[in-house]
Amino acid sequence: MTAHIGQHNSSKALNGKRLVIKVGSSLVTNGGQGVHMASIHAWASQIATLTAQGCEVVLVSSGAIAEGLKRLGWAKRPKEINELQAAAAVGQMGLVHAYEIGFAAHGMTCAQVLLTHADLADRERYLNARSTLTTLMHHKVVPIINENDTVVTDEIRFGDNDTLGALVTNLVEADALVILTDQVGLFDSDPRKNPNARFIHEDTAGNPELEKMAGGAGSSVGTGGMITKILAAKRAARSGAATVIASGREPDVLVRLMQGESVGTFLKAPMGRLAARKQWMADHLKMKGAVLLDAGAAVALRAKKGSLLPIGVTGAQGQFQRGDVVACLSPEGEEVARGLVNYSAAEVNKIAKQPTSAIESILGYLDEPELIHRDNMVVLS
Ligand SMILES: Nc1ncnc2c1ncn2[C@@H]1O[C@H](COP(=O)(O)OP(=O)(O)O)[C@@H](O)[C@H]1O
Ligand SMILES: N[C@@H](CCC(=O)OP(=O)(O)O)C(=O)O
Repeated sequence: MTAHIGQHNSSKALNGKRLVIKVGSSLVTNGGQGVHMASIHAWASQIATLTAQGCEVVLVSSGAIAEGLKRLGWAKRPKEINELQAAAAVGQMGLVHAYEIGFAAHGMTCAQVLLTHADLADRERYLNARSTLTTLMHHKVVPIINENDTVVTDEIRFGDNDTLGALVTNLVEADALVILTDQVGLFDSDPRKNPNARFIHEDTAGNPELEKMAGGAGSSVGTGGMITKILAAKRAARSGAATVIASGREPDVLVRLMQGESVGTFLKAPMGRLAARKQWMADHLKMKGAVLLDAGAAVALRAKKGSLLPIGVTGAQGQFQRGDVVACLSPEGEEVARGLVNYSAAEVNKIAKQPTSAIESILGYLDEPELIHRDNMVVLS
């Protein structure tokens, strides 16, 4: 199925099938009381419905620290990072146990994925994480992501899972990021402090006015508050994804959203997926070299006919590693496309002109069947 988020306003409609859903600590642990099984069952049931309709879902779940504090009997959240890390290690067990039971009850399998900022900053690890997540989704397994709290130190912590949700949205190029929290959405000021706060139904991600409206966390359990959600929406929009901020307690919130109902705050992305991806590649990634296309591959890439395979390449130029951005040059030397390459320059020279089936026997291993996957490529001419 192609789902519709924001269909209530046809000019703002978003057609999508890949979703990243983030659930906050306060929701998951019912304000710090411990994993809230009823909520987990409700989300698992909705995600099972969406999956049956053809959607792909990644769940980013907070709550490890809050659940760990509960299990350890610590009434007060400690300040020391090692204590928080210990609590997270204890609580993460409770989270995955609950998700395992919740998803199994709806006939689904889930998987635990713990990530750090460094995993996504390093291009090779970025590609590996991406390929693991897409493989899980392909098998209809729901990845349950959290920050790897036990290994990160203060400086490299995402600090909040809203940011992690946005980075994962960019990573898997999701159509939308849905942030479920303990409020019905974004207000023009913190509704806990201002009873007259006005609800924001819709706006554009990245609008600086939104950042002025958002305050910090409202509970002792959550960490980021609304500001990290607004910034996450801005970040998610960089890969063209819209963001919805809604209440995780709203009955059938995910299913209703995907049917196009207006629930929560809808923050549309100012740029479409392709334009956003082109800009990201142009702005953020320095080209390290090139792969040389044969005439047939140049025609196929221009026609946007899939991924670049080794058989269409005559060799490599420059020094590059797996995960670097390279130009794809036509036999006339024109840049046809650029993308994140799955093999180093030395490897490309070995597997050039060969069928995919020969990669393993030539290199002794097979990282990916494609040289550049079409999802990691932008066609320029
Ligand atoms: N402008 C705003 N609109 C809505 N909520 C806001 C706003 N500013 C601050 N908040 C607070 O942000 C809280 C949600 O963030 P947080 O506690 O970090 O939750 P989560 O655990 O879901 O990430 C709300 O409970 C609310 O008190
Ligand atoms: N990794 C931490 C996430 C903390 C966090 O970002 O919480 P929240 O603001 O509720 O999304 C945990 O699981 O406790």
